[in-house]
Amino acid sequence: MAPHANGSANGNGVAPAANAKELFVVNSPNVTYTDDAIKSTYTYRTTKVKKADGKYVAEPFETVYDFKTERKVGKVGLMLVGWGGNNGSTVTAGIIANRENISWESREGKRSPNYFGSVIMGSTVKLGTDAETGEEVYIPFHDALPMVHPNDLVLGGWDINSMNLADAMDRAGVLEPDLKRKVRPMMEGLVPLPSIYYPDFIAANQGDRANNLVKGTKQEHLEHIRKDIREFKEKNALDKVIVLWTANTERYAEIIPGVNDTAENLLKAIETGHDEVSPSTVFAVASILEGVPFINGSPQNTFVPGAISLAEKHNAFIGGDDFKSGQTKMKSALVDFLINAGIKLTSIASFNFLGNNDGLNLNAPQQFRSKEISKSNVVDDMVAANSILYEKDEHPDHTVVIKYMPAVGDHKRAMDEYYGEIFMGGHQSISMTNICEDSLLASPLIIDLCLVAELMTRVSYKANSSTGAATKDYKGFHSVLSILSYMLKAPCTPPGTPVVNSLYKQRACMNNIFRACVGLSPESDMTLEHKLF
Ligand SMILES: NC(=O)c1ccc[n+]([C@@H]2O[C@H](COP(=O)([O-])OP(=O)(O)OC[C@H]3O[C@@H](n4cnc5c(N)ncnc54)[C@H](O)[C@@H]3O)[C@@H](O)[C@H]2O)c1
Ligand SMILES: O=P([O-])([O-])O[C@@H]1[C@@H](O)[C@H](O)[C@@H](O)[C@H](O)[C@@H]1O
Repeated sequence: MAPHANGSANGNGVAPAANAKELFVVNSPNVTYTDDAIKSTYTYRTTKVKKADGKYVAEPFETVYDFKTERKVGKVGLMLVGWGGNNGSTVTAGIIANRENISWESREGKRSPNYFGSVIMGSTVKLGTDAETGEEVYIPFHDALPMVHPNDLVLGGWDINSMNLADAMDRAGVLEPDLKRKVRPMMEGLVPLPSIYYPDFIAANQGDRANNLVKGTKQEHLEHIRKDIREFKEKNALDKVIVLWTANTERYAEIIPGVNDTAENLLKAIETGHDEVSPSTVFAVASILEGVPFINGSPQNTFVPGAISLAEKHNAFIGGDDFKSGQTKMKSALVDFLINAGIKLTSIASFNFLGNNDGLNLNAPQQFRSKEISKSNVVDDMVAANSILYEKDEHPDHTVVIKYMPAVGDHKRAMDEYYGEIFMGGHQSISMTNICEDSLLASPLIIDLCLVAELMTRVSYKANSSTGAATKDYKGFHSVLSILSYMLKAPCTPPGTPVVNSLYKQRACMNNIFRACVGLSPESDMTLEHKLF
C-alpha cells in the first residue's frame, strides 16, 4: 500500500485521481477510485447464533456490500440553534482562532489554537503495518476519508437572545481575555437569527433572554426556519448545511397518540399548533423537510416517533441525543473497563456542580429530569452483556445529581464514586474529580458531529450478496445516524436496533465503517504478524 495518493495504480488498473488532500490510496482489486468517488466492495463478516438442544450454535455469516464515498466535500455550513450560548460562542471563537491562526497570551505564556478534544481532528487511527519495518502506521482520523476541515465551515444560527457573538463570548466567560480581544472584531458582526420560544419547554429562569423571537403560529415558525436554512445556503453559496441544536435543554415532550406518534400526525400537530410540539422538534422537522441533517446536542426527546418516521420518509439524517462531554464520557469508558475486567460494579454516584446558564436552566426539575435520563442509561448495555456478574434485570445503583453553583461558572466540577465487588467478597472504590470548562469539552464534539454527519451524506451502499438482500442502486445509511454515538450520551439508533454505549466500541465502529468505505478490513488488534513466526 502506497502511503500517498500520487500515481500508483489500484488493483483494477484505474489510476487514483490526483487529490492532493488524500493522504493514502488503497491498492486492492476491491477498490476503485474515480474522479468523483471511492468505491469499495467489502465483505462484512458476522456470526449468527442459534440455540439448539440447550447449546449455542455459532455460524459465520457474510454479506457483500458495495460502498461509494463521494470525494468532493464541497462548501459546508453549520447552523447552530442556541448560537449565542456558551457552546455556540465558544465553538465559533475556536474555529475563527484556528482559521486565522490567532495565538494569544495566557498566564502560562503564549498559546496557539488547536482542535484538542475532537476525536476526528485530534486523534489518529492505525492504517496498517509498515511493509518493511513492521512498525504500525498511523494517520489522522480526519484523513481516513475525505472530510470537511472545520476551518472551512461557514457558521450561522439562531438564538432567542439577540446578543452578538462577541458579547455572547464575554457573557460565557470561557476563553482567555487576550484571545477574546483578538477574535472580537470577527465576531461582533455575527448576530443570531431570531428563533422560536415556547416558554413551557425550558426553565422559567430563561425568560429574560427571550428578546429575539419569530412571531406567528407553529406552522409559520416551521416555514420561517425552513426559509432561514434555504437563505443561509443560498447567501453563502453552500453545497450542504448541517443544523445542530445546542440550545437550552428542554423538558420531555409527552408522547400522545394522534399528535406526535406518526409523521402525518406530527405535521398536523404543527399545523394546528399543538402545545406538545417543542421548539427543538420544529427545528428537526424543518431540517428534515429541507433535507439537511439535524443533530440534537441536548437530552430532550426531540425525536418523537413522528419525527423519526418523517426523517425515514424523506431519507433525511438525524442524530442525537446530548453531547457526551465529560463525566459521561469517562463513565462509558470506565464502566466498560470494570465490567469487562470481571469486576462487579454495584453503585455509581455522580455529582455535578456548574455555574453557567446551562446549570441555571437545569436547576428546574423538568429540565433536570431530561438530563438525568440521558446520564443514567449509559451503562445498561454493558451490564446486560455480563450474565456472570449480573442476574437478568439486575442493575448497579446509579445516582445522578446536578446542582447550580454560580461561582464556578463554566468550570464544572464532576465528582464520581464507583463502588464494586472484587475477588472473594472484597470491595473496590474508585473516586474521581473532573474539573474543566464545560464548553471547551462540548465545542470539539459539535465539530465532530458536524464533520461525520456531513461525511455520511456522501456515503452510500448497495447490498451485493447472494445471502443478503441484494439491491440495484446505491442508497444512504439509515436516517438515524447511530455512527455518531461516540459523541452522544444517549445515542439514538434506528428503531428496534440496540444502543451501544461503550466508548471503545463506538470509536471502533466509526473507524471500521470508515475502513470499509476504502475496502480495508476492520482493525482487529490481533497483530498476528508479531505473534506467529
Ligand atoms: N457543555 C457541555 O459539556 C454539554 C454537554 C452535553 C450537553 N450540553 C447541552 O448543550 C446545550 C447548550 O449548552 P450551553 O452551555 O451552550 O448552554 P447555554 O445556556 O449557554 O446556551 C443555550 C443557548 O440557547 C438559547 N436558546 C434557548 N432556547 C432556544 C431556542 N428555542 N432557539 C434558539 N436558541 C435558544 C439560549 O438563549 C442560549 O443562548 C444545553 O442543552 C446543554 O445541556 C452541553
Ligand atoms: O457530558 P457530561 O459531563 O456527562 O454531562 C454534563 C453534565 O454533567 C452537566 O451537568 C451539564 O450541564 C452538561 O451540559 C453536560 O450534560
